[in-house]
Amino acid sequence: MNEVDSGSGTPDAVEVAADAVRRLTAAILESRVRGVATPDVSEKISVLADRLEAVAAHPRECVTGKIGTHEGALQRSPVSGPKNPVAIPLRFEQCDDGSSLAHTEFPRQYQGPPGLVHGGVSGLVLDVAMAVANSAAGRAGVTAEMTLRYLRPTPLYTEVTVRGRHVRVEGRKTWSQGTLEVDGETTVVCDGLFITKELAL
Ligand SMILES: CCCCCCCCCC(=O)SCCNC(=O)CCNC(=O)[C@H](O)C(C)(C)COP(=O)(O)OP(=O)(O)OC[C@H]1O[C@@H](n2cnc3c(N)ncnc32)[C@H](O)[C@@H]1OP(=O)(O)O
Repeated sequence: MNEVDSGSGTPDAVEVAADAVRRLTAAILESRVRGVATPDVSEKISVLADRLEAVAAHPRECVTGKIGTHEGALQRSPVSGPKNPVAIPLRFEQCDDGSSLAHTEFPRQYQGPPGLVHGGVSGLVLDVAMAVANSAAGRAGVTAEMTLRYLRPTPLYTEVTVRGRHVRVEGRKTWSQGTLEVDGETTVVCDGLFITKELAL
């Protein structure tokens, strides 16, 4: 089993910052719940955001592909990207049979119903799990359709196994399946149709 696009192994400054923002996000949610008033902290965070925005690349450069294309898609993905503060982040491994595999716990910021993972988040994660498996099979492409079946609730702060595998191909079409499992029980199944397309990964 190989880790997919795991980077150098030593977190760079962006990865360290992204991780700090993740901790900050969780802490902001918790402090809200406990009713902690934090005007001083809020101000400091806002100042930092202003500082970073002033030196960051303009978002338009990302849209036009001027920046970001040299980095692996998984490094900046909203699911697996260690450089993306929105990401959990998941570390995908490639199994010998070509399927993708990751283990994670979803923290509070991914909550839908109380104590449970948001269904849209499950879909997001499974889309990438299938894309990783497709890519390993030389079938990189874009998602055309996804059908999600929520069989059981997926709890927060509990180990979740994420799997993706490609099922069959026909011309440019690839059918794939992804699952979330908790304690050996499948909680979500996703069937996806992907259309092969050149991607700037
Ligand atoms: C390691 C890698 C990690 C990567 C992680 C990132 C993963 C990210 C995954 C995504 O989130 S992708 C973003 C969400 N998806 C999109 O934005 C796709 C938007 N849609 C399109 O770009 C086009 O509609 C699409 C490329 C899917 C199809 O357009 P094309 O003009 O290239 O194809 P065409 O319309 O000729 O259709 C080709 C075949 O696919 C079929 N098809 C296309 N869209 C379909 C659809 N939605 N449902 C069912 N079939 C569909 C179409 O009927 C046809 O079948 P036949 O060959 O049998 O005639």
